[in-house]
Amino acid sequence: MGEDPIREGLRDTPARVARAYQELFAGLYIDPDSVLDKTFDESHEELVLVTDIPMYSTCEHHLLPFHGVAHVGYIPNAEGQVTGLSKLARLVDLYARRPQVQERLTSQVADALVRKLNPRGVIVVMQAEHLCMGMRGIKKAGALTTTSAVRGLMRDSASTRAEAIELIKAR
Ligand SMILES: Nc1nc2c(ncn2[C@@H]2O[C@H](COP(=O)(O)OP(=O)(O)OP(=O)(O)O)[C@@H](O)[C@H]2O)c(=O)[nH]1
Ligand SMILES: [Zn+2]
Repeated sequence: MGEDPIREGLRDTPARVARAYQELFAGLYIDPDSVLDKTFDESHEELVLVTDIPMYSTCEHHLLPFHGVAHVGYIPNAEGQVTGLSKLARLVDLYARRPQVQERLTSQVADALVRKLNPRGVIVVMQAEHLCMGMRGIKKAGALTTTSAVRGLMRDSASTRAEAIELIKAR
């Protein structure tokens, strides 16, 4: 860069960056699935959907942020096994705190729900802006990337999926 690395403003920057990365990548050292260890039976067999979960992650190619929202929904199993709503947001957070690509982040959240809740269906939709496409490179600030991952009934039943997508659009 041609900067003076020992000038006052930069002297502590390596340590600051290290601390910031420890925080941004903390999801590498915590098992994200552990947030779903606690479940309860609520005999609720219909859709549970949390929309507009703020999501901040870091693109693994440029180590620049991508951020936006996640919508996470699932249909509990016949026993009505559910998890706390906050746990869905925690799951997004922990998988986001890794060097990521949006497609993998979306699938990892969906697959964790399948593993831990054994639900009848799962839908995860994420919409994000990638700063590596905004502040550099192609410089298309505001371009949004949408990814989805559907499992079980959400994949097999077009009407179930359509209902969930309608609710996400109507929020
Ligand atoms: N599919 C996918 N691509 C991503 C994601 N985040 C960043 N990318 C892309 O990863 C690609 C890396 O491409 P490279 O050609 O290796 O890197 P680059 O020369 O910096 O590419 P440009 O960004 O086009 O300047 C770029 O096209 C990025 O837009 C993501 O979450 N998913
Ligand atoms: Zn990038």
